[in-house]
Amino acid sequence: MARALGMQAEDMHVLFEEDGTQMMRLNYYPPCPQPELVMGICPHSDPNGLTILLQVNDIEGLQIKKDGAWIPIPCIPDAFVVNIGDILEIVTNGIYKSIEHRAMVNEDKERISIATFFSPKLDGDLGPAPSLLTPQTPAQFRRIGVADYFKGFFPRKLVGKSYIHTLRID
Ligand SMILES: O=C(O)CCC(=O)C(=O)O
Ligand SMILES: [Fe+2]
Repeated sequence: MARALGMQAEDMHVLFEEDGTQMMRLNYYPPCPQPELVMGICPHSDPNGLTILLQVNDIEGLQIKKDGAWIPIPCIPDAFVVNIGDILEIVTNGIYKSIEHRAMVNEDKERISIATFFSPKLDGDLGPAPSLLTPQTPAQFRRIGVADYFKGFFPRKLVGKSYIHTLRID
């Protein structure tokens, strides 16, 4: 990814290579007789760098927002879904965009997904990669300590891409 963007590899290594953090979430969505009234997970972008997601039992439910419309992501057996999170949007200075997504529930079947989230180590800081910044492409996000970044995220409600907007330089 760093090579594709013309980024110095070091700017990516400091984020994920040593002592990065990995979190895992197991999502269980019970069946719901009125699925149109319920949201499994509200629209959000993941706050971390990269997400790898397994739709475990082949029940559809994940949707991504593309050009303002919700697009269902089909289940491909044993395939992972890889999502860009907010930290990669910040590090790539907005070149890669984190994806807004949500999960719906099924009328008569339970749904299970496992998400693994990769993030930088908590005692570092994050911001746009220095090697991507030029006078023509100035920083779009302010720098912040990784621990403070997550402290700011976790008390919030999941509302689309609202958190990353708080770090934007106008
Ligand atoms: O269940 C899914 O497909 C999505 C889960 C998700 O977005 C998350 O755990 O952050
Ligand atoms: Fe998510």
